[in-house]
Amino acid sequence: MGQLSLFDAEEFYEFPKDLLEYRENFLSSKEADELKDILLKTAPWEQRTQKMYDKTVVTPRLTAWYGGNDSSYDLDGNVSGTNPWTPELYALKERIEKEFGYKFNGVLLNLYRDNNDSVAWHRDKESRYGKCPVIASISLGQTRNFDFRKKDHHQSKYSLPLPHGSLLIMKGDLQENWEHRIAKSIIAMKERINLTFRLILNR
Ligand SMILES: O=C(O)CCC(=O)C(=O)O
Ligand SMILES: [Fe+2]
Repeated sequence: MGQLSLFDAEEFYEFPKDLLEYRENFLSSKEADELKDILLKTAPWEQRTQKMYDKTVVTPRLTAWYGGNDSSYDLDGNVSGTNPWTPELYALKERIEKEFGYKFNGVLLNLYRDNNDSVAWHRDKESRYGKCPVIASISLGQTRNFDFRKKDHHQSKYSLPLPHGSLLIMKGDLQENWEHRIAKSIIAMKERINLTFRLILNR
């Protein structure tokens, strides 16, 4: 009999695929091109600051929040201005809602300007999202890898590339057990926009 070990290095958790829904060509390349151009030109992109322990650091990407009066987004403890829905974003929200049967009342936009922009390991887990939030994520522009790792077992990982026009829905208890990120890259990259449609619960 082999030695008993509390931490068996060979054991990995398989990523539970029922926590995701994925549609590679949700938007046609023409629709995705047009939306990317409009958003690059017209979204009120801001670079926010973020508290990291006792330091304040600049977020390595640009963001913008759109939504109805029933959603107010408070990013990193700063009350953020909510931009009213534009016709394009509202139409996209309705299209996702109709096709998949979920409800959203706001969308967070991230702009990764190049390979040095990123979002660090995190979970979208806050009381204003409710218990098992559904988040619909549309990617435009540069394909970047979306990485997952198990919160309490970092060796268990899963990664998928998110190309132009793709839709990924995160659901179930994903935000409870798995963290996600967009890593920086040493390879030069063009810009990527990501839209995450969310449902903010009224307090
Ligand atoms: O850019 C992405 O694909 C994900 C962004 C993200 O995780 C977030 O905004 O919470
Ligand atoms: Fe996230």
